[in-house]
Parts: sequence; C-alpha cells; structure tokens
Amino acid sequence: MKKRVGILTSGGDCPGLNATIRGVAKALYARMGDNVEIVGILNGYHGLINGEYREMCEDDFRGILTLGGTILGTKRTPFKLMRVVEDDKIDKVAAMKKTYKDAKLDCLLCLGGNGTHKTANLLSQEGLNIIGLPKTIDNDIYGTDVTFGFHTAVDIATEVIDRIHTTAGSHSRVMCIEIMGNKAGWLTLYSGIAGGADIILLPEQPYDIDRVCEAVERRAKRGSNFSIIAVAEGAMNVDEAKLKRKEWTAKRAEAGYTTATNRIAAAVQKKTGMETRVCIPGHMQRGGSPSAYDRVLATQFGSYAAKLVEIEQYGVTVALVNNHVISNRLEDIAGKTRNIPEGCELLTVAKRMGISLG
Ligand SMILES: Nc1ncnc2c1ncn2[C@@H]1O[C@H](COP(=O)(O)OP(=O)(O)O)[C@@H](O)[C@H]1O
Ligand SMILES: O=P(O)(O)OC[C@H]1O[C@](O)(COP(=O)(O)O)[C@@H](O)[C@@H]1O
Ligand SMILES: [Mg+2]
Repeated sequence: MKKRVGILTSGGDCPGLNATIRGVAKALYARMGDNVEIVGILNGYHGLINGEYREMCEDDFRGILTLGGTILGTKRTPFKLMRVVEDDKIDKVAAMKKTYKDAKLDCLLCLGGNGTHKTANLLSQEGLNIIGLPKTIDNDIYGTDVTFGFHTAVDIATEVIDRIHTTAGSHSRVMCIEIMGNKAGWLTLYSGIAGGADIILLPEQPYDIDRVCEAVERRAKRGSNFSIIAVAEGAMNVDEAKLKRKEWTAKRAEAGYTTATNRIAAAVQKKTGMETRVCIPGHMQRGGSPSAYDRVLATQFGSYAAKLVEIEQYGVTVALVNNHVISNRLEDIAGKTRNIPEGCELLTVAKRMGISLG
C-alpha cells in the first residue's frame, strides 16, 4: 500500500539535518520504491500550522549529504503557547492536525531537539503517527548517547580553541571562549578537553570566580603566560545557582550582561592583572558541512527511521544507546533534558588533568 511520509525540521539548525533527511528518503525509496511519497513540511511546526508544504521527489534528496543547514527550513514557533489560542485566533494543534490530514499523511517525521520532541509527543497523543529524530549541537536529548550535529560542533569549537591558543600564547593573555549550550555543557566539556582548555565552566557546575582566578594565577606561577577558559553559554556562578532562572537573568541584564563570559573576563583581568579577551564563535558552531562521524550517524538514524515507517512503529524517537540504534517512546523522553551527570567520567578526566571546573 502507498504511504505518504511527511518530514519537518524544527528548532535550531545543525550540521547533519540534510544528511538525515537524505538517509530517511534514500532508505524509503530503496525499501518501498513507488509505494512511497514524501512531503516536505516547510519551516518546522510553523509550516505544519500554516499548511506550508511541498511534494518532494527523489531528485530533491540528491547531493545533500554534505550540505549544512536544512533544505526544509526551520523555525522556533513560540512553544509554551502551543495549546493556547492567541490573538491570531488560530488553534495551533487543530491546524497541525488539519495540515496532516490535508496532505494525506500516513506519518510525520520530526527532526529536532527537546522542544521539537515535546510537540512531537503532543501530536502523537493527539493520534498522529509520529517518529522523532534527535538533532542538536547541545547533545542534551534524553535517552540517546548522542545526537547528530553534536560532533561536528565539537570539531568546530575545538578548532576555535586551537586557534585561540596560539594568539593567547603570543600575547600572554587570558582568553575566554564562549561555547554554545544554554542548559547542557556537553559541547563545552568535549571541545574544552579536545582543545586543551585550562578552565572549563559548565551550566551543570556553578563556578566561583575566585577559584577561576586562582587557577589562572596558579598557571602563571608554574610558568604559563596564558590561560584558556572555555565558558558554556549557560554557565552561572554559585550565587546565581541559588536563584530561579528568571531572577538571575534579570539581575544579569541589570548589570549589562547576557551571558557569564564577559563578566568572567572583566573579573579575571581585574583580579589577576592579566590582559583578558573574549571570543564568541556563536552560530559558526552550527554552520557548514557535517563531519564524517555525523554523516554516518545521520545515515544510521535516517535509515532506521525509514524502517520504522515501513513496519509502522510510531510514537517513538530514534536513539543511539551503547552503539546500537534503537527507538524510545516519545512519552518517555519528552520534557526531559540530558545534562552532564555529577559522576560523568569526562568530569573526572578533566579533574585528573588539573583542569579547573571553577
Ligand atoms: N515546551 C514545549 N511544548 C511544546 N512544544 C514545544 C515546546 N518547546 C518547543 N516546542 C516546539 O518545538 C519547536 C522547537 O523548539 P526549540 O526549543 O526552539 O528547538 P529544539 O527542538 O531544537 O529544542 C518550537 O518552535 C515549538 O514549536
Ligand atoms: O539560534 P538561536 O535561536 O539564537 O539559539 C541559540 C541556541 O541554539 C543552540 O545552538 C541549539 O539549541 P537547540 O538544539 O535546542 O535548538 C543552543 O546551543 C543555543 O543556546
Ligand atoms: Mg531547545
């Protein structure tokens, strides 16, 4: 029987989205031939709400393995309001169900992060046939050891740290590099270790600025004329950790900071007397071609999702656990974040290496 498969990409883009889309499509065509039709929903849930989609053909999926971004477009649609009818009077859940029906979909594949999986779960509970695929450079999706996009971002952030090293050494400076990751510090931890950062500050491990400065001074005493501090976007100090998110973000805004990085740089310069600079690679970490690792992972995940479509196993999301591709039930993973746990081996490695975690 013919199947119509919808695909959307939602949330922040990342390298490997197109490789995953290609993995799904090629495997579907290979397994089902003319018995499958693929519908591309444009710009994530925004397109699903507004009925923006297009019929895809085999040719659309050629030559996109190495392409960054997403050929379908993506968007962050205000989420907490998903079930709330706002001024535009659109019942978003009803609208999404209508598009699914109008496009005559048999199932819908949602490529995205934590937010995307919440709506994916919601749609599944509303009776749609949904399969999730875990994308994000943050690597913070519950139930999977890794997400596609993460390792490419690690490679990019590591190169940033490498390049900062040579200029830091030449100028005898402290360099603070802000690495993406608002809630989870995986990207900072991995690239910090890979790039040989001296101090790594993570959202999961609130820092004490005095300890950060002590680490810089300790290095200087032992003959290092520079220090590299890898700061996660979501890093916070011990005082902020005692407050609610809303409270400390307001306090920071008042002081003129959005992230902790500039504040750390200013304090380090003042307390240690060492010249300090900030580097923010920002969205570079999400751009460009996926690494070989992510191309393989994307192809594993995509082709597995195609198999799930064929056997009609819905209400699940694809995951990698102990090197095996599996599926988790959407309801078991939606609304959870995979943070760096207290006993994480890489934290122990960092400590053993004398890296300060602040
Ligand atoms: N709490 C939530 N409940 C329901 N849907 C959500 C929620 N958070 C996000 N979404 C939906 O998923 C989309 C992507 O979420 P976002 O957090 O921006 O990216 P990601 O999926 O990468 O985490 C949002 O635009 C919204 O449509
Ligand atoms: O591109 P935006 O909307 O500024 O978002 C930045 C955020 O998106 C990310 O790059 C990826 O997050 P998601 O995977 O949840 O979309 C975060 O690391 C970063 O905090
Ligand atoms: Mg998110």
